[in-house]
Amino acid sequence: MPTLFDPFPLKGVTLRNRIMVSPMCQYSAVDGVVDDWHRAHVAGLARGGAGLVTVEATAVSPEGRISPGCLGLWNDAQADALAPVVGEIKAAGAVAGIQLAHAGRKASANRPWEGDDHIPDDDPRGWPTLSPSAIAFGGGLGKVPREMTVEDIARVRADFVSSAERARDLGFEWLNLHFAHGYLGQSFLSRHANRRTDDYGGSRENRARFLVETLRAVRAVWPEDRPLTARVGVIEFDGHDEETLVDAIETVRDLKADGLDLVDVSMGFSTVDAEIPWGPALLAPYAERVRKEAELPTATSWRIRTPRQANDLIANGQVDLVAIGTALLADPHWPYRAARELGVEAPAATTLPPQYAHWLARYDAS
Ligand SMILES: NC(=O)C1=CN(Cc2ccccc2)CCC1
Repeated sequence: MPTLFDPFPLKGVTLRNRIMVSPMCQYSAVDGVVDDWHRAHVAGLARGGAGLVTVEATAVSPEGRISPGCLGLWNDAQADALAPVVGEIKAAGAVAGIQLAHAGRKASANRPWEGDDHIPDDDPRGWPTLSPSAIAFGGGLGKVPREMTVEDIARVRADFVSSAERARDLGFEWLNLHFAHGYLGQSFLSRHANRRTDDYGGSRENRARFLVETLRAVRAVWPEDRPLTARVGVIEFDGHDEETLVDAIETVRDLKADGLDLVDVSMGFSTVDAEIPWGPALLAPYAERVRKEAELPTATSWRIRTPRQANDLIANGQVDLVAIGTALLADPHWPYRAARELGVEAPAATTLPPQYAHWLARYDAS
């Protein structure tokens, strides 16, 4: 069985190991343009040894940002500024990925450490939000969104395509469409947010339509030999888990039929009433089930912190990749530490650049 440090080939791309840097919002951009913060942040993570580095949720339009500080890829200035970031990831030996997103009814919000709540309507920093139905998420995100017209839906789908074309032309090799965490894609799939009575609401097929149409449109411009993936919330912990899982697995199967190469399993976060059973690798059983029933390579995240935990998920065949988030914020060299702890041969040379590896191999040998 594979281990955490086995390579992972998918389409024309091979990850040097099964560790994916989870896309983590930094809320540090001006007008969606990467800055010194992002260049140092991403390079630091890429130099830690992960196989895949996924740039944070990058909005396909201004109103698709979570906060005014989020990255965007809706114009060429944003694309130009991202070019060095792609270069740093590749120079470090990792595959360069990016997550494309639209925040839907959770958009127009303050940074998590500055309230994590909707910007007041009279505050010029904010903007009107969009969603499948005019239903607010609730809690600090109580702003009622405008119900999208079919013209809005077509425009946002086209925005995903334009951003995917820019990501392609920048040399990103791995695309992750953000269909989770209560953002727009998830909101179409979820009955908590989608009460439409047209072709985009009601039945599971109708609620999945935006996701399927967007994936199809992006697949048409995304090179066949580069992985096209999606992060999908498969469970809400709202008392209807089995129904949500069945809907999600059927949707993943539909997306697979239209060219999805891997599913990145996460949570829906569509309702404030969720009771999430926080615990080590809490999503692993659900990710394993999606992997089996959709018959598709699978990644998952959430509370994967120790090398042993991560390696077991891979070695037990539960998932193909582990997405590491906060453990990498705590230690950007987590992959190196994992290689050492798991007894991988030449842990420094297989994870770190020579500037670090040369000395660690000599003075930090286990
Ligand atoms: N862009 C994303 O997918 C984000 C996910 N988050 C994880 C999270 C979600 C819900 C509750 C806690 C943490 C934080 C905000 C940005």
